[in-house]
Amino acid sequence: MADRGSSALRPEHPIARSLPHLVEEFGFAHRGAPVADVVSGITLSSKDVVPGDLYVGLKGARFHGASFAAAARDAGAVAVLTDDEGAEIALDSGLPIIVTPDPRLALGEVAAWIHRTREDPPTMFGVTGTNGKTSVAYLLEAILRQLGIVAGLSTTAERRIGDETIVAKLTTPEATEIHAMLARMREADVRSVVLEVSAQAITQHRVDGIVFDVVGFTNLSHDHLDDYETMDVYFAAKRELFQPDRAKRGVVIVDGGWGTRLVEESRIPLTTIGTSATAEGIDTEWNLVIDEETLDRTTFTLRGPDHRELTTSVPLVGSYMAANAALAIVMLVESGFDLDAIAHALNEPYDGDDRDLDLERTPGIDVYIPGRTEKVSGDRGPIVYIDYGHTPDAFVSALEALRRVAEGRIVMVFGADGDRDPSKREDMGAIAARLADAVVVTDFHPRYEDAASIRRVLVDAAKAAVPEREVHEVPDPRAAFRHALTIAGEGDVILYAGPGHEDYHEVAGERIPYSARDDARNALHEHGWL
Ligand SMILES: CC(=O)N[C@H]1[C@@H](OP(=O)(O)OP(=O)(O)OC[C@H]2O[C@@H](n3ccc(=O)[nH]c3=O)[C@H](O)[C@@H]2O)O[C@H](CO)[C@@H](O)[C@@H]1O[C@H](C)C(=O)N[C@@H](C)C(=O)N[C@H](CCC(=O)O)C(=O)O
Ligand SMILES: Nc1ncnc2c1ncn2[C@@H]1O[C@H](COP(=O)(O)OP(=O)(O)OP(=O)(O)O)[C@@H](O)[C@H]1O
Repeated sequence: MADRGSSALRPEHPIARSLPHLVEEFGFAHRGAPVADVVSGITLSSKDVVPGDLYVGLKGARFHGASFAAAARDAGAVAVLTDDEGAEIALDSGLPIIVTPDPRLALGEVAAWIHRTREDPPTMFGVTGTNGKTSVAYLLEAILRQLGIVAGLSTTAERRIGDETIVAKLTTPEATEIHAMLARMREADVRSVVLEVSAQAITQHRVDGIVFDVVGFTNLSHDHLDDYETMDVYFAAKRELFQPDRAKRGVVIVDGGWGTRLVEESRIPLTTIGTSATAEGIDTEWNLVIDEETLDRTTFTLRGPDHRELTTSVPLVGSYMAANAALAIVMLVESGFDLDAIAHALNEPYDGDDRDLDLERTPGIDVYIPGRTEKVSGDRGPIVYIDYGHTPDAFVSALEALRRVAEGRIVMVFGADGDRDPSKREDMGAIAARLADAVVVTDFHPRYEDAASIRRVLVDAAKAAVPEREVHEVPDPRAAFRHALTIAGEGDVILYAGPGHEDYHEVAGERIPYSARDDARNALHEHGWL
């Protein structure tokens, strides 16, 4: 797989457009040098400018982006788009300055215009919710592949077109990057695009300039209460995606709580899914029944209107992964795919992209989701999962799922993010103590916070919730995982929640290389278990 580092995906053959035409089209004011050039790209960071770009100088939390106008000019920017304050700052750069009171509000539409992404757009899928977005996005892409369709993918873990991939910085890219990525995807003849949409992305107008064909909602639970004052405000941010200016249709997993409220408050046509875990007693159009759960596969049946029915499986532990898969499948049905055609593609005896006949193949979705309850152990020793769960609700889902399939004890290794919503830490500690048999508290991206203080909250909460619980505190993540291996035996399960696919550990502004998946495999190897 080609890895182009962390630079954004851009079209390889951008088609330049007239800059004066852009100014006229959007009714922008302009200052400085005359606007008499063409524009072929748009970027928010002076560090990412390529020749021909319009550089957008946004006022940020730390800097006014306009102060980087000279750097953008040196990198080949043809003009600056900024606000009045930014225009004053950027004048010295000598570049034409295009002025609008709130450039962030204009960004999506301007990026869509420059990259012509409103013309003949692909089928656009958007996924939101607190937990499960990345998983649903990968599941959608996998099913589309099994249907013979190459999809573009944008998630927290990576952005991908076919087998070209880049590492993601944000869950949802800035609007400038999204439209460049869509233009690049069009060059690669991608006709379906799956985009993971965070609440912050909606609030910060990152998905402006897109009308999704189908949007999906997984769930809402405690997270990001540092960015949003209350759960109501957090919910309202997600709800925006389910309005006619942003999406044509939606699919919602209802739960009697936020999902149900979304159905009431959305103004687009919606389809609902109920799972036995979420929707007892609620009438839904689609219903999910779990047929079988094992340590590495979940089999389920999805029943819909007109007696439509599909039975298939996901190669992952957890009924919530079946719920994620159900959401992906119903989103595809809402986009026009026939349920029987999906069932056939998922369950037929063909293997891999070369479509070799394989009568031994287990029917189901062929998906690999990096770092989401990813099993890294082999046939011997403890069963080890590395997970990206970092919310109280994700802890509950993963631990309850593992309890249903584990024959031995469950040891949970985890920490909590520094500089991110501290109000969820006590719940995380308490849930781990209630649902696991032993817990090992370690460091997880302390950032600029005191790591020992974060651990103290988690340890205290765990001990307060279940005083007799075995609680260990091991600051270094490598040592913590090795400690877990000393208390877990053959047949026991270790759930290491937090790091997922990530390959760094963030301390005081520095990203120290660390992959929990690689390290866990090394540690299992040291024990002779791999
Ligand atoms: C807290 C927050 O939202 N920060 C966002 C904000 O950064 P900022 O205001 O600090 O920007 P700044 O450093 O003051 O710089 C101002 C401007 O100057 C530009 N600049 C800066 C330095 C330079 O050398 N050259 C240059 O051009 C910057 O690109 C920026 O446009 O503006 C930047 C782009 O303009 C964003 O990339 C950045 O998102 C940061 C990285 C972030 O972490 N955001 C989080 C809150 C977020 O969005 N998270 C969700 C996660 C949801 C989930 O999955 O759970 C997400 O979607 O990723
Ligand atoms: N449907 C679900 N319900 C509850 N928990 C889930 C669900 N799906 C996944 N999880 C848990 O949440 C973790 C994160 O999953 P995933 O990355 O798919 O969610 P996400 O919404 O993309 O998260 P983030 O916003 O942090 O990127 C998983 O590793 C798992 O522990």
